[in-house]
Amino acid sequence: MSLTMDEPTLVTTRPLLTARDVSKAYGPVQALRGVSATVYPGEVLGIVGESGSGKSTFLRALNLEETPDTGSYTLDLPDVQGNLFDLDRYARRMLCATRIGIVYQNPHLGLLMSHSSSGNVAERLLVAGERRFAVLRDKAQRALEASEFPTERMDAPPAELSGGMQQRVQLAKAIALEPALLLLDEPTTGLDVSVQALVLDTLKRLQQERRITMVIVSHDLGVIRTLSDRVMVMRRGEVVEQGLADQVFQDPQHAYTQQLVHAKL
Ligand SMILES: Nc1ncnc2c1ncn2[C@@H]1O[C@H](COP(=O)(O)OP(=O)(O)OP(=O)(O)O)[C@@H](O)[C@H]1O
Repeated sequence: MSLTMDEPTLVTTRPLLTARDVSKAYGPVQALRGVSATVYPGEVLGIVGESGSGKSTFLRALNLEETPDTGSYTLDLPDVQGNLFDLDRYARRMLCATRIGIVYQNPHLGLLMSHSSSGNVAERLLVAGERRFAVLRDKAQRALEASEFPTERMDAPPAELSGGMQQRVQLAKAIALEPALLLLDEPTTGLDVSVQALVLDTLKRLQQERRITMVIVSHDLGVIRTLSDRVMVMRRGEVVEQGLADQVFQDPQHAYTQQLVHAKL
């Protein structure tokens, strides 16, 4: 008997990322209320929700920039054990530098605006211990090429580049060490629609070619729909719905998701 394409396949792999019951308050504001998420290797999880729903706080927690009040976070990687929220500052920094890449909406958060673009990418490699100049330059160039950045501009500082190009430099920096997990926080918000489409194309191509595990946050359903395999809908710090992207968009169950989807149509 041969398997047909439509036959369901058993998920035998373990999740790469498991976050459980993550809560975080800023004074009286409860930004996250018991958020849990699971992401399998090679999968893209999209997190959508209105402004203030806690998306970015959750992503910052996954990037170990934020210590939640409660909850656990594990990555199924060799040499990485236990609840990552319990790691000390040094261990967090090393883990983020070598295993996790992030692209922020605001390039000032991810880049040194007056250093060269290639220098920004090389900095990530330096933190991971690479010291040979030729190797640094070569690897930086390859990461910039993979991000479809025009390499004749690799010596230009991000301050002199367009918003779309700055996001490509952030992306090159994030993927330079082939991270196990790529986090994207509103990576195309604020860009012109045509530039946004080009950056999304690059992200999609990279994901398809390299099967990078990604978590992407956006308030834009179109962006989430373009990239995600699974979707998590957040409202007021809680997950109100999650499921396969097609399912959630075609047949939203929660009234809030229905409102979001219909507002977009
Ligand atoms: N550093 C902080 N200090 C105080 N309050 C914060 C901080 N970061 C986030 N908040 C609050 O936590 C809540 C969730 O914010 P968060 O930025 O995670 O939401 P979001 O869904 O990403 O929205 P946006 O797209 O507007 O950033 C908001 O009420 C926000 O004001």
